[in-house]
Amino acid sequence: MVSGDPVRLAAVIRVGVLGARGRVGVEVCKAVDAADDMELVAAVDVGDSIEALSAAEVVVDFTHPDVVMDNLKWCVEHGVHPVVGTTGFDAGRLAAVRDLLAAHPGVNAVIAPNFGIAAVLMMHFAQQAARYFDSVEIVELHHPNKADAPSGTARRTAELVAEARRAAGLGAMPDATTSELPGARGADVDGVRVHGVRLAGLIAHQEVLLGGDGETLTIRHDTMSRSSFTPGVLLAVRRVRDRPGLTLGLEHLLDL
Ligand SMILES: NC(=O)C1=CN([C@@H]2O[C@H](COP(=O)(O)OP(=O)(O)OC[C@H]3O[C@@H](n4cnc5c(N)ncnc54)[C@H](OP(=O)(O)O)[C@@H]3O)[C@@H](O)[C@H]2O)C=CC1
Ligand SMILES: O=C(O)C1=N[C@H](C(=O)O)C[C@H](O)C1
Repeated sequence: MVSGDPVRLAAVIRVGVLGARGRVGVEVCKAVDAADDMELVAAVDVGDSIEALSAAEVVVDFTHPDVVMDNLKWCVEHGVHPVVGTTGFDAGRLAAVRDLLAAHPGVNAVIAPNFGIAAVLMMHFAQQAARYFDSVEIVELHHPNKADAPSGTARRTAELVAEARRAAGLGAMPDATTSELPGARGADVDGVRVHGVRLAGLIAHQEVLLGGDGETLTIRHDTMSRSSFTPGVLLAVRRVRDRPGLTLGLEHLLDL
């Protein structure tokens, strides 16, 4: 939203949204439109010209893992800071993004597998708890229209848990399975088992199960509305211009 005051106009961030007609993109457009310090200058989806984003300083991407790398490249090469919620980032993709940013100093990016504050806390608590338990497994549960499995959030949680276990000197988890129907034990992400559920009626949920001697701890997060992602997205839009290079994860903007 923009007022006619020239001082305020100078402070207003010009924002573009990619995936603007998608489930999350619609919510992001509404939130940007309602923010006093932002102007929605382009809302782009399939069939629209990406050139419309040239008017933006910051572009928010909630599209699809298959197209997000091309979108990112376009933004960085056009001097626009990307804020990316789209998932599908493995180590290879992240390295490519770092190389791209290194070749374009002055352009920064925020990529976060989850912009929900409670989801980020769930990941943080799981990382903190991981070193105290023999076993950790992750169950992510999502709506059946989700393109990727496991979820970006589950993948990142597994990496954080694995890092914490390594730092604590913990070895492999106990598991005597010798006979297995493929998939029955989930996907192995950095040594952590991740199980995916796709169920009508759900939005996005995750449980981190931790087990030790005679007790277990379950950390659960539930997304009830996609509007929950927008405060985190707006925070990243406000901060991306001042954070050189790649910021991976909203936790870095939350003083965690
Ligand atoms: N980081 C976070 O906090 C969150 C991340 N996500 C992630 O965000 C992504 C999008 O999720 P969701 O909104 O549910 O998905 P949707 O499929 O509802 O929305 C994606 C939108 O992007 C459009 N699109 C596809 N390709 C392009 C392109 N090249 N240019 C512009 N628009 C394009 C799609 O069009 P069409 O349908 O015609 O293909 C669709 O309208 C997923 O990767 C999801 O995992 C989701 C929620 C939170
Ligand atoms: O596709 C979704 O819906 C979501 N995607 C993100 C992910 O893969 O982690 C974030 C949240 O889980 C919703």
